[in-house]
Amino acid sequence: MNALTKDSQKAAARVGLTSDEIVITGGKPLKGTIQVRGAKNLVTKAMVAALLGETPSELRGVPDISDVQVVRGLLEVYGVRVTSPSTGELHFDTANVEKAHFAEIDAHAGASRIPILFCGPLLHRLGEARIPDLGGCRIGDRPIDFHLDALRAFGAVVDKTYEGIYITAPNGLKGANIELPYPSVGATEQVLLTAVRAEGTTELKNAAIEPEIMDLIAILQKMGAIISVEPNRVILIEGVDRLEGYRHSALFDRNEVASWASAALVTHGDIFVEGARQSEMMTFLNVFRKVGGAFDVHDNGIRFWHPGGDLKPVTIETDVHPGFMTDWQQPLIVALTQAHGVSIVHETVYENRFGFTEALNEMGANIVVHATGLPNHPRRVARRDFEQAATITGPTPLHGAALHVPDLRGGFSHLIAALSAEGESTISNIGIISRGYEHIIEKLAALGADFVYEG
Ligand SMILES: CC(=O)N[C@H]1[C@@H](OP(=O)(O)OP(=O)(O)OC[C@H]2O[C@@H](n3ccc(=O)[nH]c3=O)[C@H](O)[C@@H]2O)O[C@H](CO)[C@@H](O)[C@@H]1O
Ligand SMILES: C=C(OP(=O)(O)O)C(=O)O
Repeated sequence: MNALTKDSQKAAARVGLTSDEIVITGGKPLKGTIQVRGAKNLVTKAMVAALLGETPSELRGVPDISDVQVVRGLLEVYGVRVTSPSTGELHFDTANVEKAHFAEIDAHAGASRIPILFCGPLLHRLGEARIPDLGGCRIGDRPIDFHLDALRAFGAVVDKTYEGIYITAPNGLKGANIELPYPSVGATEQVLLTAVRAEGTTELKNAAIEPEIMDLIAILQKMGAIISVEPNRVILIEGVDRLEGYRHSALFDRNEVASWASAALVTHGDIFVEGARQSEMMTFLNVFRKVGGAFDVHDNGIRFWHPGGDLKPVTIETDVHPGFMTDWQQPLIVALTQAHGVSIVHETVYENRFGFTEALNEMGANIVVHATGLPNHPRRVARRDFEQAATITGPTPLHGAALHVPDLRGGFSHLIAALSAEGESTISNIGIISRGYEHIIEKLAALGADFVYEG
């Protein structure tokens, strides 16, 4: 078995997990109710936005995940007082931001991708930004060229001699015309968080329009920003002189919902996911139904279950919103190993997101990864230069194995593969899963999973 990584152990420690290993006995359907709170991919950005407010902010629906703890630690380094008056609620007081102690940022290096989004807010509040090295899932190169090009367009000067990034804006930040080469989620957020207080108007073309970005725009509007989302991925931002704090309840985590839905399917289970909403899940729900899963939408959540009968193969292309999200393909592929026939997943967002399938093959799956994609296959999404494809031939019974979590969604996939497999599996490095899944051990217990976790 591979050695446990420091990243995983640190992530586990941040949310109070004391062991980085779980032993699962598979074959028991997951049944019961779990609650999904705010999205990792919105909450962490909402926390960054609080830095822009001259008055305090309040955020509700905050999940207890390690990425939130990383951003909380950084906010404290940057002079923000963060308190948690009740479970799932964070308050941010920015009165002392001018006393930021940059020397301590290295303790937060390599833990998450969010630090890059502090550039604009820090430049506005302090005139300079020191950003530690980024972390996040290793599922491709994950360059930050769009971010840095956008910041330069606003007038920022980027210095890379510092270990990490050091940015200043000697002549202030001015509105800019920016066209992204690809509708990057992070780069769109970078532009929003910088343009809201820049002087003049910013036009962003080819912007990402994921629901988490719309929720961030709602937060910024509450703070006093003027942002209009125009047709064809254009966003216009009129800079303002001052922003106030906000009060907001975070959008639910779409990725966690899709993960538990896949868990219900692959274990022949029945899971009610409290907090899930239909409108943001429509693309996923269509695919879930085509594979043979059943769901029922309630006012306070969505029930997902395996209705019996054979699962059917599907062809999916991951894409930007409103397409099928890349973060959903990893858990769904576990269910596709049980479909009768050949499924194809074209991964068009990242260049290396099928690493987790090697372990599934060791467990008995039949998955072939085509490192340069499947060029002649008819497609809806235009082919990208680096893309990969996976063909999954099923059904293949899975058996237990020793698994090592490679990344966040891959880790969840390994968990549910083990839960559906015959026999025992030992999964190490599970701290990485706590980056994006709240109370994973407690939720597995609530759903009746058979496991031993000595934490
Ligand atoms: C914390 C967070 O919100 N993470 C999400 C965010 O990641 P993240 O914001 O990092 O993803 P992006 O949308 O920026 O990346 C998409 C593609 O653009 C490329 N790219 C991006 C920026 C850049 O400067 N240069 C560049 O080439 C990336 O390598 C990738 O191939 O959106 C992804 C796509 O929905 C999700 O999978 C992640 O869960
Ligand atoms: C890729 C993901 O996250 P991050 O961008 O934080 O690495 C994810 O949530 O699946």
